[in-house]
Amino acid sequence: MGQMNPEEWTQQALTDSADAVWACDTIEKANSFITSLPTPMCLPNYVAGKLGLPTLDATATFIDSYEPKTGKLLYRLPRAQEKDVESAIRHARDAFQTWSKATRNERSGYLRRISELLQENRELFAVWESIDQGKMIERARIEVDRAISNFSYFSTYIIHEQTAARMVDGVALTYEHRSPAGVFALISPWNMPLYLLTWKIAPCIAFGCTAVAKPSEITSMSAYLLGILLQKAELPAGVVNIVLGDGPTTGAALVASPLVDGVSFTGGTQTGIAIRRATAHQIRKHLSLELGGKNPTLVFADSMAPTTRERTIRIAATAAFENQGEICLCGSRIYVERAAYKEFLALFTEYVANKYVLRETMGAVASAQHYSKIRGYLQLAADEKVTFNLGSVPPPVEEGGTQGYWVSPTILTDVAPDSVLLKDEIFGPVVTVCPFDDEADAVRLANDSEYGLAAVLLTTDGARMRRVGEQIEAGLVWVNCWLVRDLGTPFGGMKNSGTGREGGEYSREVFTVARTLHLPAY
Ligand SMILES: NC(=O)C1=CN([C@@H]2O[C@H](COP(=O)(O)OP(=O)(O)OC[C@H]3O[C@@H](n4cnc5c(N)ncnc54)[C@H](O)[C@@H]3O)[C@@H](O)[C@H]2O)C=CC1
Ligand SMILES: O=C(O)/C=C/C=C(\O)C(=O)O
Repeated sequence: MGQMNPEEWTQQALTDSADAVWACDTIEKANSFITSLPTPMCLPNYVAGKLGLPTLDATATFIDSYEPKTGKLLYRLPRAQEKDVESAIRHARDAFQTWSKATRNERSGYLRRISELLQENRELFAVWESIDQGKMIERARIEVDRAISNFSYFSTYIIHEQTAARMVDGVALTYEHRSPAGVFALISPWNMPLYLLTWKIAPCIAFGCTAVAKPSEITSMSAYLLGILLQKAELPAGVVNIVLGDGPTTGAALVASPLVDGVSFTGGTQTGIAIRRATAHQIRKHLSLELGGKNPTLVFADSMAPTTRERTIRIAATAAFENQGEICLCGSRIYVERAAYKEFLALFTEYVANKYVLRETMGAVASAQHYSKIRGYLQLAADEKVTFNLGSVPPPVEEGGTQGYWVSPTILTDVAPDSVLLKDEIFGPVVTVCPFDDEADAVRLANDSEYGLAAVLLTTDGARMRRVGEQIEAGLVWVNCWLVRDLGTPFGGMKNSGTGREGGEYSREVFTVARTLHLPAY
């Protein structure tokens, strides 16, 4: 090392830590690696095919990221500044010149290779995702599988997609021609870090665009691992660049850049509004915003018949508590037909108490800040004299403490109709259960929200499934199921839950521009 200049040394250290991190394919190995470090590791950016720290001048600052299950400092990340973001965007622009002209077979081949490499390293990604986000390892494995599908799905989609040509009045042959829209800012949240990051990266590069991605500062580990994997896949330099940092500095610089042609964002509604504002004058910029939800689950009395009761309870509970309730699609407002209300509440509470046990089947919430947000709502529930059928107000915690961020599954009843507990997205393991009188009342309550992302409908009445399902103001309605996904169907929300849809041809809409050609027959 003595011969190296500081820059080379930094690169060497990053390569060493990449090798060491890549070797941790069990929780035990990862924990022993973390405790062996004299100082927390610092995650690098991935720009132009290289892992490296941004310019470390006097303005450089770092962000600390904590392990949710223990509260301990896990790693640091550099807060990429405007000049670092600009440099990544320029690399993405350069790469666009050739990537946008690559054949679909060439692009498809890279996506396939990435999905294969993810498959080979499934456990490694699941281990680090579980440590970094707080989720249980079983849940992390499901999410890595979905990341694999994101790449494999779009690798075949682009091979099979067809564009129809048609004759207009026998005079002109008309067809739609699609071109990649350019360089995209891909901004993802902390609840399903790899799953949602790859849900953006895969279609973006499949359709011939290039990317500057920014994962959440709370969970950047899997994005770092993905950078290493993209190197191993030999994806051409600059096609995907990953910059680390927070929203106000790094995210804002990325979104606002005039050299960025589109933004695909998943996260909170307030951030979505900030992104809309920041880009309002850039009409040409494609915006796809997938935002928050306060999703209703409607339980009709017929679904509580002896033959379907168990399924009804299980689906309502899974929709509420999967991933600690940290999924924008979680059903956090349950409404039950009055005739079945008491029975549902008793069975549901018993099921949740047995099924969701902290540290065994339910993980920690993602950060101290998020813990405090959830705690604030539970304190409010206590102040409003709401009934805690399960759970209680958790004690305060601080970053860097030794407790971790554990919130027990919480079931609230007797909530006043105008309470913010029924309006705000809490995004944690907290659900309200309220009665409804009839179908019209159920629809009214379900739609009484600024959000319109998802809904669950539990009924055995086939006519009602459609009658009610088609009246619900939500982009996704699941009937007697939850989180069933077909990656070709439109995914996104109504009202304040977002703008645009992604998935299959809907992703093509986001990442390409259309021109219509008319070729007259003379
Ligand atoms: N999947 C979802 O629907 C999610 C919803 N949320 C909701 O939002 C609430 C707030 O959580 P946050 O961590 O603050 O979410 P957030 O919306 O601020 O974070 C999502 C991503 O946006 C980035 N970001 C933040 N401000 C930005 C800006 N001005 N320009 C560009 N990028 C920016 C963040 O760095 C992160 O990568 C949560 O409590 C939850 O209710 C949060 C995360 C995911
Ligand atoms: O695409 C899915 O299957 C799930 C997406 C979940 C989110 O977008 C979210 O929680 O933000």
